[in-house]
Amino acid sequence: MTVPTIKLNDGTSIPQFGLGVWQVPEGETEQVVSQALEVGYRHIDTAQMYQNEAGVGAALKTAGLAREDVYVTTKLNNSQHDPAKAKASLERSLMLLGLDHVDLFLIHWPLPTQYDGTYAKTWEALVGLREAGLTTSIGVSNFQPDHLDKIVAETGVAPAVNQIEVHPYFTNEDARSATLAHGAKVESWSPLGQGGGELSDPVVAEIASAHGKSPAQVLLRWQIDRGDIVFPKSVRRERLEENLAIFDFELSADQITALAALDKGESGRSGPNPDTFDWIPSF
Ligand SMILES: NC(=O)C1=CN([C@@H]2O[C@H](COP(=O)(O)OP(=O)(O)OC[C@H]3O[C@@H](n4cnc5c(N)ncnc54)[C@H](OP(=O)(O)O)[C@@H]3O)[C@@H](O)[C@H]2O)C=CC1
Ligand SMILES: O=C(O)C(=O)[C@@H](O)[C@H](O)C(=O)CO
Repeated sequence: MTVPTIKLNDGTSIPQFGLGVWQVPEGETEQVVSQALEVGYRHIDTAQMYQNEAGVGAALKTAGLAREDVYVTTKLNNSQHDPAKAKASLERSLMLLGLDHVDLFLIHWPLPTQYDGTYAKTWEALVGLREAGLTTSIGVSNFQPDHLDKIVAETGVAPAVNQIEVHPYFTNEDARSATLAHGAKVESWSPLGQGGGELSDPVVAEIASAHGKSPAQVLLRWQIDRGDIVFPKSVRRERLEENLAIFDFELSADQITALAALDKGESGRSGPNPDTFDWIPSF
């Protein structure tokens, strides 16, 4: 199974498919990530907020893959926005991951109502971390169009990616278009709608049946065919295999349109709204 790579605006490449580990308990993360690496995954999306970077690191160590053969992303915790804290927080992530650099480091949330709305200062700090070689690429997550405009206007540096919620019930088209307009790639979080209603939607089921595929495979293939990057989460080996087995079929243009037409707007969101999300963890 060959996973395509996507070229980023900084000249590097990212595997278009990987494993997300939000809500994988730290005690299970080594085993889950090890299974994924055995099955053929080569891209892991974690975050300081997930508190499971050490488990990811343990799995990477056991697998013993060449560093250049695995792509690792982590994200700046909401409590670490202060530019003075960003470097130390990434160094701690590297220690937990057992790496000397990550491939991609993201601002997890813009928090426009916190820190006097100074997420552009945080972005400037990430530019410095890339220059210092602690991360190969930098990007953002949950940035709305005006957040993207602000960081680019204030620093002249566009992110390589914007990781945002996207699935057929919430296509998030404004944020997706703004991301692409800045030359950044879209990473789609919760591509399976967090295991919710889309998996039993009749439109998804009909397309799945036409291809002899599962609803989950159709939801993931929709993202791939639109050129976005995905990393569904599963703790089960059979689902890790199922989710990876999406590179032997393609959706038609009509099927892509039919899935996008399932969009419910704001009511289709499964996570928080980035304009108002203001959670600062105690860690
Ligand atoms: N930047 C951000 O703010 C955010 C980033 N993310 C990232 O995106 C990743 C994926 O999103 P996430 O929210 O985890 O949700 P997903 O959309 O990936 O859905 C995960 C859920 O679907 C179930 N599932 C997985 N595969 C299948 C399948 N083939 N058939 C049926 N059910 C399945 C899983 O259960 P089980 O594990 O039991 O198989 C789990 O309950 C995260 O892990 C994280 O890396 C997510 C949210 C926010
Ligand atoms: O999973 C992530 O990356 C998140 O940021 C979410 O957990 C988010 O913090 C959330 O859904 C809180 O309820």
